[in-house]
Amino acid sequence: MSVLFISGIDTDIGKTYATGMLAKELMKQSINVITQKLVQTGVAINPDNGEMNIADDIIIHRQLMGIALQPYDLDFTTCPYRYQKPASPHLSAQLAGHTLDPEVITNATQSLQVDYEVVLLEGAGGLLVPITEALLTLDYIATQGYPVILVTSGRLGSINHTLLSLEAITSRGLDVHSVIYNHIHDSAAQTDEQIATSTIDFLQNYLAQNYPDTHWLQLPMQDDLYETVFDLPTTFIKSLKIR
Ligand SMILES: Nc1ncnc2c1ncn2[C@@H]1O[C@H](COP(=O)(O)OP(=O)(O)OP(=O)(O)O)[C@@H](O)[C@H]1O
Ligand SMILES: C[C@H](N)[C@H](N)CCCCCC(=O)O
Ligand SMILES: [Mg+2]
Repeated sequence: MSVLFISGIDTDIGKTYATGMLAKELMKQSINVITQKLVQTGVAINPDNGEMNIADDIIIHRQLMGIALQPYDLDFTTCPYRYQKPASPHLSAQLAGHTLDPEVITNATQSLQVDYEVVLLEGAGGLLVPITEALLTLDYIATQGYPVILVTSGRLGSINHTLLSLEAITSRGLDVHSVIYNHIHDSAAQTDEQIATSTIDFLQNYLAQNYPDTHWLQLPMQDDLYETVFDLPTTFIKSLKIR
């Protein structure tokens, strides 16, 4: 059924948190949802068997969803490609002497779609991160036609990165399904509260004028992984067209 691609304006912007919390909220609405990670870098090797561990982001998704690791996690369907070096996937794969085959990812997504109503597929870094020497993340999304959920924040520089990302998505003929504003950088210690508030206002107005069908969501800081509420409008649920 539905696949939504979760990207962001950069690495460390909160895609994993947004993906896990979104999945948790969809579960609350009785929607059968699973998350997937396009490719994970920075993965440790299991000393017991010498194999790459399950992707870190998948483990955090499950913690945020409040569920155990699933059979599709244990057999690595939710993240077939995992590499040790915490770098761009094209470099991490190259250092591992490996070439990522996008078809393997597509087949994994299709397997998940058989058993789940919604697949939330999280990217690595931002939209133009190369997953091979020849293929950018956005190239892959465009071949699949997935709607994109873009995660941003109030960090100084975010307005420019958000608008560039929106233009890139649109230029490939893809839908900007949602923009999720993550409150992680709002505090005075991270940025400047006035800048964060102004960024929210600017982005909301920009979307209303230029992307009227795009959902605007706000992700609070998660002090307690299992308790925080992330409200989804009913229009968001309807857009999934699953029932
Ligand atoms: N809403 C939030 N509440 C609390 N902590 C957060 C929140 N969003 C992000 N963080 C913190 O910021 C860090 C980076 O966030 P996250 O791992 O979600 O980034 P990412 O965009 O998924 O990065 P990557 O490109 O590596 O997948 C996390 O380790 C987490 O500690
Ligand atoms: C290791 C890190 N946390 C991410 N998963 C990978 C980020 C790749 C960014 C590449 C780039 O934009 O230069
Ligand atoms: Mg992540």
